[in-house]
Amino acid sequence: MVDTEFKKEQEYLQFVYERLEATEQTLRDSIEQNKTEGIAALKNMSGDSSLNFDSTLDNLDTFLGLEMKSREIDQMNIKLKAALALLEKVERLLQSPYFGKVTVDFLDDEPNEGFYIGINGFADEEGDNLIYDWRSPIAELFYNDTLGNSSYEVNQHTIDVEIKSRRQLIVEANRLLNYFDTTVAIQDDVLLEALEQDTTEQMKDITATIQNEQNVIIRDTKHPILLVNGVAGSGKTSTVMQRIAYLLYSLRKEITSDNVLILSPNNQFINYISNVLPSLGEKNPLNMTLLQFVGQQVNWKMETEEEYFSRISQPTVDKQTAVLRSLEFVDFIKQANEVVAAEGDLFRDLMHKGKIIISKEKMMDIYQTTPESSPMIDRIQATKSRLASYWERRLIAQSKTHAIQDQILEMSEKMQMKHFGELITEDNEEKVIEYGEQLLRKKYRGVTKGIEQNKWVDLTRIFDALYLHYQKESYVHSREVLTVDEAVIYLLIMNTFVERISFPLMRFVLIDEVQDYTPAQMSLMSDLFTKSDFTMVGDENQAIFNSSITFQEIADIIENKQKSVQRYDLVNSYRSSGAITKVFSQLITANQKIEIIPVRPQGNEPKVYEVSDKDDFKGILEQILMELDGKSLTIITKNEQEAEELSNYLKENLPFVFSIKVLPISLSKGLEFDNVLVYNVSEENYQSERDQRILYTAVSRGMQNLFVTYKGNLSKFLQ
Ligand SMILES: Nc1ncnc2c1ncn2[C@@H]1O[C@H](COP(=O)(O)OP(=O)(O)OP(=O)(O)O)[C@@H](O)[C@H]1O
Repeated sequence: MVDTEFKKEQEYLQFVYERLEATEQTLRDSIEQNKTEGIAALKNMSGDSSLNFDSTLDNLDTFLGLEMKSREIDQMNIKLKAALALLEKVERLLQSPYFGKVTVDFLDDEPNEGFYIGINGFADEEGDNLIYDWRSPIAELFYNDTLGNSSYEVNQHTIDVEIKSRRQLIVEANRLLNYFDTTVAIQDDVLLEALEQDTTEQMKDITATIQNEQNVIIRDTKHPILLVNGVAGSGKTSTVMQRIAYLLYSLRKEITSDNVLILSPNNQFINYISNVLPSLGEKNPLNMTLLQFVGQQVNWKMETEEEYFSRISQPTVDKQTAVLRSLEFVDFIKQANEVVAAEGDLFRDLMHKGKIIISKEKMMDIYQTTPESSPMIDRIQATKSRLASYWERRLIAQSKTHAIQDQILEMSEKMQMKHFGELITEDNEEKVIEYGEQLLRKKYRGVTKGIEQNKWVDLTRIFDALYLHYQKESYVHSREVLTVDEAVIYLLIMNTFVERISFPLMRFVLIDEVQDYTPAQMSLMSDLFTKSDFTMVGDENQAIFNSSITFQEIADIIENKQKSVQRYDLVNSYRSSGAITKVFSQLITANQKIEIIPVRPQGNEPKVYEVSDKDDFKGILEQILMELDGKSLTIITKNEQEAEELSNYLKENLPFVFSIKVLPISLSKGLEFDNVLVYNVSEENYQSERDQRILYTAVSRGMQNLFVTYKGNLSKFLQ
């Protein structure tokens, strides 16, 4: 029996596809024409016989002509850019024009209307909207999981409707492969098919199968601060990426990707997610790690990412670092005006070639002229502007001295060219003073910059004074490079006592793996990005480092600033097979009450192997590789050292096997792999609650097959 609906849908698809093709052709033609015209205009301009520079009047005419031509070319460029952007969209749609359709009754006398939803919107040459962007207001109805009465919002107006049907369509170019009418949520078949696809090196978008609980987060523009606690594989990262695309679309008149900052856990992760937004037709925003962000602000040499991860992977934290990370110390700093004010030695000499140019005593004199009752930051800022004027006066005065004037007049032509880029032609006094000033400004630009960049404030001394006061013992600076924890305190000191650091252009800050932040880091973020909306996602059960924060602590830090936090929980798990999900569900430490709901089918049961020695392990590995039949296997170890040892062993003993990758847990966080082997889950390796979270994180990286090996006794967590 021929499904008439199928036929109708196929015909409509064909119609839309032809429109897309026609538009593609028109765009290509117009781009081609534009290019030809552009080249002709340029040629015309350079070979123009009317170009005449003979006299001033001719020059003016010529420039006017050139100006008009260049405006013409600008216009052409604008048109060309718009056409290219549109062409890009159309080409994306030609691969799969749409994936959804929602049929709506507007509760008026008009017939029901069907809306097709795709990765971009598309209107044909007559201006008819044939496809609606998944982020457009009407598309919201497609992602809601109720049929019947519903509503959506356009420009703050609520439109009541009745949803008559919701259909998912699997479309490849102009071929309809299948369609499903859905009654509740989005049809599982389509979702399952999407989930069954093998992993790739890079994360993919989830536009066609966004689930309702994720959609709510993606489209929440009412609450400035979102905090999402989601179990492993619940789509937190995917939701963040879709949310960015949504914000860039719905606020396109107000923001661009330059107004968005993503803070990612590590560099590998930045690469992993780097394709999602471009595949949705959006530019990637600034995406960096906290280490990079902090490093950029302090302008000091920082520890490397490797050193950082090795440090936060240690079982314990030294006492000093623990203090730097604590909210108590941060709160103490913010109220320590008196402590800093009482510190006699706040400044550092500004030097040039080993000579003191502005002494700290001079700075102290200036500082003493500022009102004692003002907060420290105001006094320092007042000192700064007085210091800058003092320096300015000194430069000018010095340029008038005989010594400088003689120096200018005695300069060889070579030196004149070097310093001024021209020869001194006038040697009247005024001109010589001008050259002198120029010379001095250049010579002492380090000092001028030093004033601007607050290098004259002795942050280390303030740091030490605050630490001593709080902890009643001295801070020992042990390394040449700064740790992230130290840098965070320096920035807090800077922002509290020296100069406010702010990023007014950043409208949205999105933080992934937020459970790995320390209270001090979280507090710093909320101090620096006062004007930004935050979206923070994480999983308390994946707090595997010695730096971590609970979601309650995050909420407290933000709510202390009279801001409210909208919290969401995600409990459906999309990544792992049912069998793997069952294993990591039992490893939950936080939120004991959470029940993780697997979305994928049960799949293969995990396999656990006891291993007596390395050779035995090698044998088991060979057996697993045979079973996987050429598919890749990722071995996850508890730490970097174990990963390195194992890598070296494999290089020597299985030199021609290229389908195995070894990663420590710290670097596999956030990523996913088809087949995972969790290495050495022995009793002695996995004992503490943190070990339990490490195991939860490692197991939950697996999508299809899970293997576990251990030596001696199996850890109690897996028994
Ligand atoms: N609605 C969805 N449709 C299709 N695939 C989805 C959906 N939601 C999540 N996924 C898939 O599930 C997997 C896990 O998603 P993601 O990495 O975003 O989860 P996460 O919560 O950040 O995971 P984790 O915290 O464990 O690293 C990915 O392969 C993603 O594509």
